[in-house]
Amino acid sequence: MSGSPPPRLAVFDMDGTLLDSLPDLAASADRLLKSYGLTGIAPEAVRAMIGDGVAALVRRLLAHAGDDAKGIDMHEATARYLADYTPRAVELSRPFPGTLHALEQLRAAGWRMAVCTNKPVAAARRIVAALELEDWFDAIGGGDSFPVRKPDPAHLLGTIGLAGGQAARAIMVGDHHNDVLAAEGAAVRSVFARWGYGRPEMEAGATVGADSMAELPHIAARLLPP
Ligand SMILES: O=C(O)COP(=O)(O)O
Ligand SMILES: [Mg+2]
Repeated sequence: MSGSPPPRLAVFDMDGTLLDSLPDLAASADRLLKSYGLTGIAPEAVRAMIGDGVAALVRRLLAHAGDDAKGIDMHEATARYLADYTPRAVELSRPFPGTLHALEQLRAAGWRMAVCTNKPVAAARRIVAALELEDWFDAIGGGDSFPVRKPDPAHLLGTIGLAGGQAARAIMVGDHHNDVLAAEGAAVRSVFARWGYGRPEMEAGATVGADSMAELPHIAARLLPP
């Protein structure tokens, strides 16, 4: 009895990989600073602050504001950011070009899909629902779904487990060194999303890099043949 191998699983990071979320993240960042009477911030400055979750983003925003932000409570600011961002997370954000087509092609080839994001899972679920993408993903592992988050491999392994997959039959697609490191630690093949918000040097350690979503089905098939 040989039995067929378990289905292949493609795990996607969200911000900067599936979703061009910078416009909404940056709009909330700008509103947060202004709500404290601080100078606002442009999207390009926010781009490099994304990838380590909301608390890290808020900490970087307050550091960016310098001495004027001294005395602002981090916990209160993070709660304020989330209260603003969560209901408005898809006002401007859209999947990157070619995303839906890539998901269709992967599914047609028998792949399952999941999301592994450092965003709080409530925000991630809301975004997936608002974009009517629920049917594509077997699991969503958020930044608060497990005791640890990316770059800790347990976040990726936990998400793979939720989706009913296996590390040896999974790939991780992400735009940040947190994604690459989590995949490396979990012994999962990885695709660095060059279209996202990471810097080129973050690709080091990835199995392969991709320039666009359109390349993904082909790359995935090469990394993990059926
Ligand atoms: O919220 C963040 O900072 C990063 O989210 P991501 O893991 O989906 O890129
Ligand atoms: Mg990302």
